[in-house]
Amino acid sequence: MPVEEFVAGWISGALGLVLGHPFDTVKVRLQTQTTYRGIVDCMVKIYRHESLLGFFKGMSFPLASIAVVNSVLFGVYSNTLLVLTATSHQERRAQPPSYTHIFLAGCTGGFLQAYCLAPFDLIKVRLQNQTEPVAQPGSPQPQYQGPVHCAASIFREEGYRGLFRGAWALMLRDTPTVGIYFITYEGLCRQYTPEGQNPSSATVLVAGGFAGIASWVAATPLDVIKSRMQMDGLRRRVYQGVLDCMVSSVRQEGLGVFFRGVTINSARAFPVNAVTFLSYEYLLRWWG
Ligand SMILES: CN(C)C(=N)NCCC[C@H](N)C(=O)O
Repeated sequence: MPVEEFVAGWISGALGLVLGHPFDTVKVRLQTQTTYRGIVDCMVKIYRHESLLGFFKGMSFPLASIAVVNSVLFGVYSNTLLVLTATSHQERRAQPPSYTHIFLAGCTGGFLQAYCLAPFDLIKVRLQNQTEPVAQPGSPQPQYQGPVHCAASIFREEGYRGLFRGAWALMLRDTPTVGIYFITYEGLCRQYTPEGQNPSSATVLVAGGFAGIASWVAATPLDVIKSRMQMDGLRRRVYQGVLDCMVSSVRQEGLGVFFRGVTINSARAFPVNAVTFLSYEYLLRWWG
């Protein structure tokens, strides 16, 4: 099993994460709180009330977990393709896999990385939703003092299973959309790269960016439900499950609720995934 895909997935994911976290914080707030009138209003209020640090709340755990999550994503994808097509990453330029195999390998990577991601994503969302100013003497103390305290509190109050709250919604979100992610990337790379050659940096950046947008537009409806399921149970349980959360959200807010945060998701997805794929491709070429 080639290890370099896992390491390349780790490094490229970390670069993308830091670039995209402020967008992600605004998205989570828009999806789970009703106090903001839109993206700009949310950004202004976060900056005024919580300073620049407010945009980076909840990033430390995803930064630690991205090593696992993105390396599982790219490592499982590449090695599933190796099993399905008996071709390594380098060989695939000369022997391109079918889109069916790409989609299946992407879904496999998406499902497994979602399972690894679930506890870290839950803690990220819980911390991102704390609107108290960053700890200043005399300011009101937020419920969670940090990622470790958040994990310990959830574990103490809800047990091990509490750390996987929203995990089913996360798996339903990521499994098909990561398939879309890789199909879009591979399709655009082939479209703009001469047969058998490596895509240029510009092609990788654009293909990676649009792969991010395509997959996040498709993922946004379940991304909203996932965030709400993760915030459920903070004080009292409101939803009986993913379906109940979907039905009650539509009943109260209309079908538009499923596209809450789609603009910011897309704005974030382009640069994050352009950087992720560019660093991933170059790391593998250096090691190839
Ligand atoms: C739509 N979804 C869930 C995905 N495309 N997931 C795959 C990679 C996501 C990337 N690390 C990012 O944070 O955008």
